Amino acid sequence: MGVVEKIKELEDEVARTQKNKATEYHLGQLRAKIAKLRHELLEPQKKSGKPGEGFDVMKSGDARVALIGFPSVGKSSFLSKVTDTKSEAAAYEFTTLTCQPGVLEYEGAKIQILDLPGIIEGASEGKGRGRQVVAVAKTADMIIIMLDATKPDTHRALLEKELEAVGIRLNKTKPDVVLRKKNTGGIVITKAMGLTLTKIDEKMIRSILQGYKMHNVDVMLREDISVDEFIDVVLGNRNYVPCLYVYNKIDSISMEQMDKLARQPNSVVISVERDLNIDYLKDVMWDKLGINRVYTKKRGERPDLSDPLVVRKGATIEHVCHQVHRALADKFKYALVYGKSSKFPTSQKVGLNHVVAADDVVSIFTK
Ligand SMILES: Nc1nc2c(ncn2[C@@H]2O[C@H](COP(=O)(O)OP(=O)(O)OP(=O)(O)O)[C@@H](O)[C@H]2O)c(=O)[nH]1
Repeated sequence: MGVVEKIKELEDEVARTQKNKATEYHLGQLRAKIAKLRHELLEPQKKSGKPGEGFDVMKSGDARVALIGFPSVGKSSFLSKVTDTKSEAAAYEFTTLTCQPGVLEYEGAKIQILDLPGIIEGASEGKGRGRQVVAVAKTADMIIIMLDATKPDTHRALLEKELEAVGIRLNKTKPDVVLRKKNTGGIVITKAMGLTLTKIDEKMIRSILQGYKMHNVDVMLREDISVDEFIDVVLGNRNYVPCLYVYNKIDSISMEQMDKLARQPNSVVISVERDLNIDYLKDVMWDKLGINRVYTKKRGERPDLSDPLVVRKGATIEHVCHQVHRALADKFKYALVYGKSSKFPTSQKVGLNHVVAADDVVSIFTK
C-alpha cells in the first residue's frame, strides 16, 4: 500500500472512531501517525539534487509574498495592476512549475510577489507539482489566498486544508513548547508556573512521543496547547506564515455580501477591474509583513529620504548595519538615532542592540 492510501486509511479510521475519553489516546496516536506519513510524503526525494534546485526562485527584494488561488480569480490581473512585471519580463521556468515573480514597490520597499500556479490541490498528496508549489510557499513571508467573491466560498477551505496538510500554519504562532532530546532519563514533562492543560494531558504527550520513538526527552510547556499543536512541535518542520484572504470582483456582488466578506478576520475585499480598495490592500499587506523603513543620514548632511532601508519590526541597529553593508557592524562604534525610538526629542546615542522604530533616522559612526 502506498503512503497516500495509508493516510487515507488512517483518516477513515479517525472518522469512524467515536470521540470519547476511552478513544482519546488512540485518536491522538492516529493523528500523530498521519502527520508522520504526510511528512514522509513531502520530504524531497533523495536523488533530486540540492534542496530547492530547479524550482526555487531567488529571494530578491525585501519580502516575499506567495499568491495562491484557483484559476480565474484574477491573480494575473492583480499582478499586472500592482507589480512592475514588465521589468521582470523573464518568466522563471522551473522543472514543472512556472512562477512569475513580480515586484510591488511600496513605501520604498520591494515586495516580491510570486504567482503560484492555480492548482495546489493534491499538493498534500506529494504530487510533483504540488510539492514544488509548497516548497516555494514555505519560503514566503506572507501568503495571499485570492478568492472570487462571486463564487461560493468553498475554495477557501480547500486551499486552507491543502496548506495545513503540508505543514503550513496560517495566522498562527509557533506553540510555546520546548523539546530537548537527551540520551537517558526518560520523558520529563515540566509546565510553566500556573499553567493548566485543558486540551492535552501528560499521558497523551507521552504516548505521542513514544509513537515517534522519542523515549528520552525533556518537555517544557509554556502554553495550553492542543494535540495537533503538540504533534507540530514534535515534527518541528512547520511554517508559521501570516495569511491574507483577498476577495476579488466585489464590483459584481451586493453590498450585503461584500460587507459580510470584509468582516471576516484577515480578509480584504477588492476589485482589480474597478480599482476598488487596492491601496488599502497594500497598506494591510505592509502591516502584516511586519516591516519598517528607516533612513540613514551622513554627518552634516540631511537624511536620505529617497532611499530608505527596509527592516523587520523589532530590528536592531545591528540589522540596519547589515542592510547598509555586510562589514559595517564589525567597524561599528556607535549610532545616533532620531525619531520614535529615541528617548530624547533630538538624537540618542545608541549601541548595536538598540531596537529601531518605523521611520527612524540613523547615523552610524565607525571606528
Ligand atoms: N468583475 C470582475 N472581473 C474581474 C476582476 N478582476 C479580474 N476579473 C476577470 O476575471 C477573469 C480572470 O482573471 P485573471 O487575472 O486571468 O485570473 P487568474 O487568477 O490569473 O486566472 P489563471 O491565469 O487562470 O490562473 C478575467 O476575465 C478578468 O477580466 C474584477 O475585479 N471584477
